[in-house]
Amino acid sequence: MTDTLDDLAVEGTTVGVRVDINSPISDDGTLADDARLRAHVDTLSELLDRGGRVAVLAHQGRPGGDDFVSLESHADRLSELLGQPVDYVDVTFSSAAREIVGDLTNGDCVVLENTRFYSEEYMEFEPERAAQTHLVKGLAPVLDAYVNDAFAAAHRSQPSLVGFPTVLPGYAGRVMESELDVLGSIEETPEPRVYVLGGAKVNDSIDVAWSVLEKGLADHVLTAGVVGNVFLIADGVDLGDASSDFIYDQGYWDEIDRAADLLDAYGEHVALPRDVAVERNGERHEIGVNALPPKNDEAAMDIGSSTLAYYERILEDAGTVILNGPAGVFEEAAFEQGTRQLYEAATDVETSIVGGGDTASALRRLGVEGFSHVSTGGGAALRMLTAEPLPAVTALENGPTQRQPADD
Ligand SMILES: Nc1ncnc2c1ncn2[C@@H]1O[C@H](COP(=O)(O)OP(=O)(O)OP(=O)(O)O)[C@@H](O)[C@H]1O
Ligand SMILES: O=C(O)[C@H](O)COP(=O)(O)O
Repeated sequence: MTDTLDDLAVEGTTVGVRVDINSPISDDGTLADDARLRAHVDTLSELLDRGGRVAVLAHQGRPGGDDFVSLESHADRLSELLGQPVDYVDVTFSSAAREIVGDLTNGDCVVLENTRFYSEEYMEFEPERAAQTHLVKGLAPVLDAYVNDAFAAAHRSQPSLVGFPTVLPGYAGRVMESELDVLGSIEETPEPRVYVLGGAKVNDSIDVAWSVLEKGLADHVLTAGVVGNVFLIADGVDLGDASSDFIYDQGYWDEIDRAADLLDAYGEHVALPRDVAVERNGERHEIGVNALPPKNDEAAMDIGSSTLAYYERILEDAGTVILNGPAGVFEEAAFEQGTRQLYEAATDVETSIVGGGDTASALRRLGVEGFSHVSTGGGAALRMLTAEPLPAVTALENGPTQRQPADD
């Protein structure tokens, strides 16, 4: 168990708060979507209202990417969301950063620069080694405590996530706490339990399917999206060149064998699409998987209506449904039906849990709501659903194992 904000005497304490505000970025380099910032408002406002001095730590993008930008516009938006001034500084652990953090007074909030502007932050370390990085050694001396609210990044063993709690008392923020509560007790959710695996990250989905079937966590795995297409091919369906080339180009060709092995081992628990939607004359056209023409060259872009009816029947009897990834190319109006209808049906299940950051924003756009829990995490949620430990959570649970390193 990790300590939470309930265990922290906040007033007058300088707290480094790691959040995950990694967000879509517009062409002008500023924030395009504030969903991830809004998620952290409760944690940050609680700390500020309780008289904390808050230094926000976060990453944005990956080196080399178009979204690898500074956190200046994030700080501006946080200021609006928190209803108080939030300073931004273009440094993270230098003497200038230490001076600014050291000068904070009760209720002040500052956003430090994108942690990944420093090369060590984009590497993965054991916690003890992470505690020796420049970021942790530079900043820890001016912090009294560390709060990790960045559930969505908790599967990374990076210095800002595992180094600080190794040298400072660490606490889970409110987002982290609620994610761990829900995703950490999957075994206790009502049965039968159904996992819906869609989207395009075929290897991750097959890992999840293997793991939940082996552990007896899943009664049914429903496949959709590119994942469903891979299972159809593994089952001997000739989906045609367009779908096959897509899978090959994404580097998932070898996953077909893994899907076939899974069908051999657990086939009776795995549901495959019965029909797919393709584009014909500019419109949605549905075809049964047994009625696909030879030399078919139309890509399977969504699950069809009889698959939806079949999956809805399974969901009617479910106690819990866990969904990850869209059922089709929901970005195109003709192919959003599978995702919209399947996720809508899932909201009627007693416990419905959605993992996958991009899926969550797609659902908001489609106006589908009413789930028991929508995770802020993509990779982190998937990892928890396979009951694998998250390095950042383990580091919090272990607590400080080292004395705070002296600064260079
Ligand atoms: N049949 C299909 N053919 C091609 N692309 C598909 C198909 N079905 C779904 N997709 C694509 O899958 C993408 C989303 O998949 P992904 O696995 O990244 O889900 P996600 O919810 O974004 O996960 P995460 O939040 O973990 O990143 C969408 O862009 C969608 O267009
Ligand atoms: O968006 C995410 O999934 C997290 O912020 C982690 O980002 P990363 O995959 O670049 O480490």
